[in-house]
Amino acid sequence: MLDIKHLSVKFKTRHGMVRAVSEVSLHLDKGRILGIVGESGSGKSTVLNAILRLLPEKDVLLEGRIIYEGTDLFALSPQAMRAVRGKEISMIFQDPMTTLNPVYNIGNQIAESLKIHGLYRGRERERVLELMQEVGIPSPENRVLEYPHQFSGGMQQRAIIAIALACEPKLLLADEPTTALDVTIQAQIVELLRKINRTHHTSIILVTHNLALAADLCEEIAVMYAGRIVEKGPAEVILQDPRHPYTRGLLSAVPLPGITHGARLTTIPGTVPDLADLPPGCAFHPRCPLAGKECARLVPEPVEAGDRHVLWCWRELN
Ligand SMILES: Nc1ncnc2c1ncn2[C@@H]1O[C@H](COP(=O)(O)OP(=O)(O)OP(=O)(O)O)[C@@H](O)[C@H]1O
Ligand code: NI
Repeated sequence: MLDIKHLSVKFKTRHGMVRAVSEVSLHLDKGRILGIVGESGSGKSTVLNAILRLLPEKDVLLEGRIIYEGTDLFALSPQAMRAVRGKEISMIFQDPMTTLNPVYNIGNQIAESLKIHGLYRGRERERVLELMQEVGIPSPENRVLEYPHQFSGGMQQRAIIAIALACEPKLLLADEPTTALDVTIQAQIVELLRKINRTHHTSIILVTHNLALAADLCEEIAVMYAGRIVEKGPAEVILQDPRHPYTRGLLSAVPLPGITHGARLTTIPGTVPDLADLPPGCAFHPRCPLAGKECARLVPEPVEAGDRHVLWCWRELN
């Protein structure tokens, strides 16, 4: 359903070219859930924004292709792209306030996305109530006229999901949908995304810095570092048998029931490199406990570690 091929995104900034995404290739089958995991600034949101062509085109150099159901999204006219957004592919943005407008009631905001695509004409109200029900907003009839500030964080996120689902998209892009929420609410939102995937076969790409959360929901995981995928594979393989030193570092930094066995939580020493001035070779090498000479010279080639399991590392771990 979605094929991202050798996607690179460079931003022209006052500080020079920022290589936000380099050579990212990802594949998503219909009805599947893919997780993109990495620290802040690793390029996760940029990948999602590239899919929906929400990047500021005049300040961006784009390479590669994104094929959605046989269509090259980069080749679509702006008008054709508007028909894709929300209807075929919709996005839950990282900051809830990008989506929710404080001056309109929740019902109007959900109805708005129906109107944009001319769906459910004359039956918008029923559809809005149905959506609110579906995403688990209690007593929709009473809450439909309320404003965002009258909703708790978790309920706001449910409303945002209702807006994203209004036109029954086939692909849902969820950018850190639980970050601002406390742990119990996080788990409920993950459950809701799982339910949506199961009942509507909606494909989902989940972006998060939380590997445990991604492993809970996703079937496949891609780990990004400094704009590149460093390892990808089935979620259970990434959790149980990670091969890249960065993935191993991420794993030891999050408590995972049954995986870390109460091991001491560590964080990876050092900081994410400046994307305007990336180190040569493997961008992780300055922080990598296993780095050797080749790591500082050449960008790693892909290494097949198993079925659908690939990593980019000169020091393939065993
Ligand atoms: N419009 C833009 N103009 C210039 N640089 C940008 C722009 N958007 C993103 N960047 C840069 O691209 C890099 C990747 O950003 P991105 O938001 O994709 O990371 P992320 O993995 O989503 O991080 P986070 O977890 O903090 O959301 C960052 O260095 C960011 O500053
Ligand atoms: Ni982001």
